[in-house]
Amino acid sequence: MSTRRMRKKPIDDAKTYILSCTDKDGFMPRFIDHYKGRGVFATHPIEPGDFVLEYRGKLLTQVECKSRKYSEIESTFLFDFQWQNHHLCLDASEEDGSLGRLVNDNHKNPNCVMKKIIVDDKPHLCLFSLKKIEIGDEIDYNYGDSKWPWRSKLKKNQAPAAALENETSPVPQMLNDGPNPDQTCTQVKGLQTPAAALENETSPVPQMLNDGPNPDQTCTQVKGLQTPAAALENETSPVPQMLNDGPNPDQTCTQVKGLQTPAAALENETSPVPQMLNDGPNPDQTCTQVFTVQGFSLVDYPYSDETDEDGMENEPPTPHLDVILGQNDIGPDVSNHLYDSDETVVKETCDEASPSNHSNNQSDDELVPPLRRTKSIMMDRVQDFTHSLYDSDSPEETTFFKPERDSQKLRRRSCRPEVCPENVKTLVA
Ligand SMILES: C[S@@+](CC[C@H](N)C(=O)[O-])C[C@H]1O[C@@H](n2cnc3c(N)ncnc32)[C@H](O)[C@@H]1O
Repeated sequence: MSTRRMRKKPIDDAKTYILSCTDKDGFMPRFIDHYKGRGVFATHPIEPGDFVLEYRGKLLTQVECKSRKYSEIESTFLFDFQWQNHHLCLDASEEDGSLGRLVNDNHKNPNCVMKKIIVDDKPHLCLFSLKKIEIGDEIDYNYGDSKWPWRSKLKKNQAPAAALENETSPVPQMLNDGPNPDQTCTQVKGLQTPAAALENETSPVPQMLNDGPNPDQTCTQVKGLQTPAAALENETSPVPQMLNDGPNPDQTCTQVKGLQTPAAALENETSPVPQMLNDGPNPDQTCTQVFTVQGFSLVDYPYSDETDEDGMENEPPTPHLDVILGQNDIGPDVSNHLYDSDETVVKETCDEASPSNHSNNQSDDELVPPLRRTKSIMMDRVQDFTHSLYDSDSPEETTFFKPERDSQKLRRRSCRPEVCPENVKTLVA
């Protein structure tokens, strides 16, 4: 009799973490260099198709994004995507300790793909592995816009850090030695991001960043470290007092509304926006992920970590990862077996009623990214696992996820109080 343990379905795995607003074990943040900033590394092996991390943040409409000002750095943590013909934005600009927001871009050979997962009538962006990921590997995915500055051509005087990144593994030594509970526990928050370079290449950098990676710093639950934006805005306070505060679930899952990003303004000011998103808290917004910009790479993006082998500067913007799934430049095409739709719908099983009521009716055309050149991560097209989902390496254990489309008219709400604000309105009339 087989003693092999049944593997949890990735979609169920994702759902578990989405609902708990927590990150999965097996990953750790790590400062890589001053250009790339932090990254997320695997401390446990990851199988192809596995759920990896959610990109949690505040789910906003473009109108809301427009009403909020972001620094250059903050704007790099804004993740634009479409859902039900609405242009939405996941604002992960807050250093909330979540890991998904720290996952870096790899447009050539990413090991993960971002997928849109619908849980309890709310869209969530989750990373799933495209291939086997070993301990020490950096988690990455294709941001989708080929015009990201760090993809630009390297200069002759490439910075040492960037050069090192190109030639050697960015994986910290500790990762090569295997998982360390002390290291996996934490997340460095608020470190400066490369985007700062866009604002001011000579902007001050937190001392800790200039000193290079420090395991103690990286593996300590640190919050509120000054970001490049913060440095620029307030040079007299390099380290916020909150720095030593521990993780605060409330912050991670706290809802913030009214944010607005430059990207949103650029995208489509007249795009339809779910009413509920404009008018108040939305369960969907509560536990979504924000793309906070790190400040390390205060960078001179010409010192990119990626060479311009493919003439990126002269290429038109590439579609987001989801659009190019199936192409050869993203590694083994595991995706074809995993992703065959735009959304994965997971209905929450709690018995509370949801205020949202909608159907998933996005067409492929509607998911084509606008290919804007902004600092926001754009995910206008994200796939899902609607039709089939890898679940096990054993045929008899393989299951298929079937979205409960028939039950989407049910009005449910999350079990989590924080995502069930009373003033939530119906997303789709
Ligand atoms: C969502 S954040 C990712 C986490 C970020 N590295 C940090 O330390 O906060 C996106 C920012 O990370 C940096 N970044 C992401 N991928 C990169 C890459 N491949 N090379 C250099 N910088 C990258 C850029 O500054 C980008 O604006």
